[in-house]
Amino acid sequence: MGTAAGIILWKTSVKAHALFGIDGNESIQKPEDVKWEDVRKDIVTLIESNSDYDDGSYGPLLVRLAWHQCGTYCQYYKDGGSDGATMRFKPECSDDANNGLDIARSLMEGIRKKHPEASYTDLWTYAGGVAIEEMGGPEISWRPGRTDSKSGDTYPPVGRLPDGARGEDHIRAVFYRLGFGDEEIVALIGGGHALGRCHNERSGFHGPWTFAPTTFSNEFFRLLLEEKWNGNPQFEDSTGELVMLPTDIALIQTPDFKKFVVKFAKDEAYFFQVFSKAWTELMELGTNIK
Ligand code: HEM
Repeated sequence: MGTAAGIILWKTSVKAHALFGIDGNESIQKPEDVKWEDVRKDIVTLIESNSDYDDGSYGPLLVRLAWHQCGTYCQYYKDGGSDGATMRFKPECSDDANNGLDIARSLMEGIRKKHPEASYTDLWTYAGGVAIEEMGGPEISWRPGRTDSKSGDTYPPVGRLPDGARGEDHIRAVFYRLGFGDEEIVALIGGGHALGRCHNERSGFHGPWTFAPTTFSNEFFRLLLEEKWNGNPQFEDSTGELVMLPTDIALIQTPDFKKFVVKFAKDEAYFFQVFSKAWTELMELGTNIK
């Protein structure tokens, strides 16, 4: 194609590549130029953009995306974690633990197109915190400065995210590897699972943990203590509508965890404080922000 039209087409595609990259792999990242207040507005609009999706909010899905991006960190090998947004690439994007997060990543692609000066990893972690705040959670302190990796760069091995069908030892192995102690473990799991629901086709579990899955609260802890949970691996309450995973049940089977479940159920303000601090730490694992 040696025509003028051909040259224009070629130019357009080069421009598109330079801006958005192929496979979302390349990027213009100028963190100093990002207008985070504008990004925030776009994320809030996105969260509420589809009343037909699940419980009418993309918030819980965005929280899970941010957590799974950071939850691969290893403090012993000093790899994985928040930097990189490596879940855009194989094998991480096809890890079973990340089933369903393709939806979140493609929703965030729309935000990235509007704000190409931001890294994917800053956008994903920021969106998780905005979602928590928008759903009534604590104020989240968040700083930009993460960088994206390119396809082919080192990525963390798959298999580092927790498996809901397991128990106490597994929880400790995963969260100690991230650098968290028992109180933070209980806060993070119970805060995350106050939100959203399980989807059979994604994890083999189904249903929400609370009756208000788009509200961030200490309800998970209250229900865990007050309801009678039957079943295995899917535990259900007396109505059969609510779910707990074996890892959730382990929080009341293990005295060192249970004491924090009791504390958080009684004192929501204290729970918000512990969760918020642990979430910010989680979002900065594996970065040079500190
Ligand atoms: C032992 C640790 C954990 C295990 C085993 C676990 C496991 C799971 C599983 C199996 C699901 C259902 C996925 C689906 O079917 O769609 C899920 C959903 C979810 N998890 Fe966790 N999780 C853990 C910790 C966390 C933490 C620390 C957070 C955040 C602080 C979190 C936030 C969420 C959210 C928000 C959802 C709902 C997503 C949606 O509604 O689409 N989880 N988790």
